[in-house]
Amino acid sequence: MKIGIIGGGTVATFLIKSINVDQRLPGCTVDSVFLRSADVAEAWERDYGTRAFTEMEAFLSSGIDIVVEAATVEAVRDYAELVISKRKDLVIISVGALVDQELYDRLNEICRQLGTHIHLPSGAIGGLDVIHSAMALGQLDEVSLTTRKPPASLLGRQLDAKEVVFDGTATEAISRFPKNINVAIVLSLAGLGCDNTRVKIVADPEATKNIHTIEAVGSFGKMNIQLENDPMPDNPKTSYLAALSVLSTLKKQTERISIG
Ligand SMILES: NC(=O)C1=CN([C@@H]2O[C@H](COP(=O)(O)OP(=O)(O)OC[C@H]3O[C@@H](n4cnc5c(N)ncnc54)[C@H](O)[C@@H]3O)[C@@H](O)[C@H]2O)C=CC1
Ligand SMILES: O=C([O-])CC(=O)C(=O)O
Repeated sequence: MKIGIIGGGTVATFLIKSINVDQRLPGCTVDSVFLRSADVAEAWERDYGTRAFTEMEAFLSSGIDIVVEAATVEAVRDYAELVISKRKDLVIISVGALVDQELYDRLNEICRQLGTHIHLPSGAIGGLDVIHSAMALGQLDEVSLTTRKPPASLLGRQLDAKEVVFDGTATEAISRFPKNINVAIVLSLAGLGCDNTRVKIVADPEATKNIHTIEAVGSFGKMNIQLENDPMPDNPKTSYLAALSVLSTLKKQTERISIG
C-alpha cells in the first residue's frame, strides 16, 4: 500500500519514521508527502528519501493508494473533497473540520458515489466502540468529555492555578480550540452529534499529561473512561496515542479480520 501524507509535522514525522525507517507496517510505504514549502519538501526528500510535493494535483497523481491528512482542520476543508474525488481513500486526523455538517454530507455523498472511504481514527481517546454499539438502536442518553491539558498547550501561556477555560458543546469547543479538541468531534460523530455532546476543557498547571475523561449513559448502562496520555515531545498539544491511532488505522487496511 502506497501512502501519501498531507503535512510535515509531528504526526507525519512519526508515521514516516515508523513506516519507512522502522518498517513497522510490512507491505506499506510512505511514498509521497504534500508540504506547503519547497524548502521543507527538499528537506523531507533528503532526510527520508520520499517524494515531496507542493502541488496537490501532482501529489494526488503520484501513484498513491491512500492519503493521510496530518495537518490542520483548514487542510481538511481545502483538500478532502479533491482527494476523494480522485478516488483515493482518506484518513483524517484533524476530525474537527467535520463539525461542518455540509462538508460531512458532501464528503459522504462523494464516497458513496465513487466507492471510496474516509477513515476517522479514534485519535487521543477510546471507547468509540461502546458509543457506536449504544447507538446501534439509538439508545444513548448522554455523552460528555472532560479534557485536562497544560495551560501552555491550550492558551499559549502559563497559569498559576487550574482554570476551566471552556464548558459547552463540542461545536463551540472545536471553534475555540481547533488544535486541541478534535477528540470532541470524533466522539460526537460516533454518538449524539456535535451540538449534543458536552465538553469541558481545563487548563491545569500541574498536568504533565493530556487527560481525557469520557462518560456515557444509555440503555446499555454507563461508561467512564479516563486516558492519561503522554504528549508528543515535539508538539505537547498532541498525544502519542493520537499518532498511534493513525498507524493502527493504516494497519487495519492491510488486515482481513477486523476487530471492534
Ligand atoms: N483526532 C485527534 O484525536 C487528534 C488530532 N490532532 C490533530 O492532528 C493534526 C496534526 O497534528 P500534529 O502533527 O501534532 O500537528 P503539527 O502542528 O505538528 O503539524 C501540522 C503540520 O501541518 C502542516 N500544514 C498546515 N497546513 C497545511 C496544509 N494546508 N498543507 C500541508 N501542510 C500543512 C504544518 O506546516 C505542520 O507541519 C492537527 O490538526 C491536530 O490538531 C492531534 C491530536 C489528536
Ligand atoms: O492529542 C490530544 O490529546 C487531543 C488533541 O490534541 C485533539 O483532539 O486535537
